[in-house]
Amino acid sequence: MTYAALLDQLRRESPLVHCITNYVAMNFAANVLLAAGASPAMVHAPEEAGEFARIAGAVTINIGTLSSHWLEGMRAAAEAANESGKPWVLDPVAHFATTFRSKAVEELLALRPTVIRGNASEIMALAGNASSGRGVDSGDSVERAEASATSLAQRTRAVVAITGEVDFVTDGRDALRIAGGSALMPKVTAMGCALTCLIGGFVAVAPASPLIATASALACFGVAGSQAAQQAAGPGSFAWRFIDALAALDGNTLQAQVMPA
Ligand SMILES: Nc1ncnc2c1ncn2[C@@H]1O[C@H](COP(=O)(O)OP(=O)(O)OP(=O)(O)O)[C@@H](O)[C@H]1O
Ligand SMILES: Cc1ncsc1CCO
Ligand SMILES: [Mg+2]
Repeated sequence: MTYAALLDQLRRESPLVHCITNYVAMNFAANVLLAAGASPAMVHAPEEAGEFARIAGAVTINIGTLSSHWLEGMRAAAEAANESGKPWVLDPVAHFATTFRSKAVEELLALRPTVIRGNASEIMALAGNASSGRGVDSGDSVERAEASATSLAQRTRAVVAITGEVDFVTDGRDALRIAGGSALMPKVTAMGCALTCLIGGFVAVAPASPLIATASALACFGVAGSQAAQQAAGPGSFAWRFIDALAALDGNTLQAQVMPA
């Protein structure tokens, strides 16, 4: 299965991706999924999140703007995904910052996510190691967090992705690095959150290959990010150029971004 074939499949099948993401990311993430070829739905109410998860191809859960009410919706969606055999992706935004967040993430981890995606500080803290994260931004390098990702993947049996200058993804045994992107990406809010939603799109079409599916989403961001940066005057024009680049992405460019770690 090539990365190009997976992108083709995503565009052909346009999977319904049930996203529970934060208020900051909702609009951008939905546009990223549409540009890539998937069909996003932002649904978080506890009254309907479980029911919706059952009709989606995958669920993504991001705790960026958490409240008790939202957490109830997240629980319902993750449980329904598990019961109906759907993959789900966890984005533990700034989970180390408060007791409420860390307890919520502990609870969600117990529901066995298929993929966990975070920045280096988030993944180091999730593996129980010291990190220099402050709020939603990373204070650590991806390289420093790689061992944490491997131990977290082995403990949770999830695929774990760390994003940053060069991304790292592992299932606890095999590991890949994904190059590309741009230094403008951490200057645009919710880039990582949107990527988590796109991972949901890829695992929806390849639920049996979460490592390759996750690497495909990371490679899409790597290529579209490098292309958008070539013409961007700053973070504002980068953001819309990035959406355009994703929509025009040539699947044959993805393979060159990925190397074995
Ligand atoms: N310095 C960099 N150079 C190239 N690409 C980068 C750089 N920093 C981040 N990226 C890319 O930006 C995307 C988002 O990753 P990042 O680690 O910034 O997420 P995040 O911190 O969770 O973001 P957010 O919480 O704002 O959504 C990924 O595709 C990553 O590869
Ligand atoms: C800025 C911000 N605050 C909570 S979530 C979020 C989006 C980036 O993670
Ligand atoms: Mg983040």
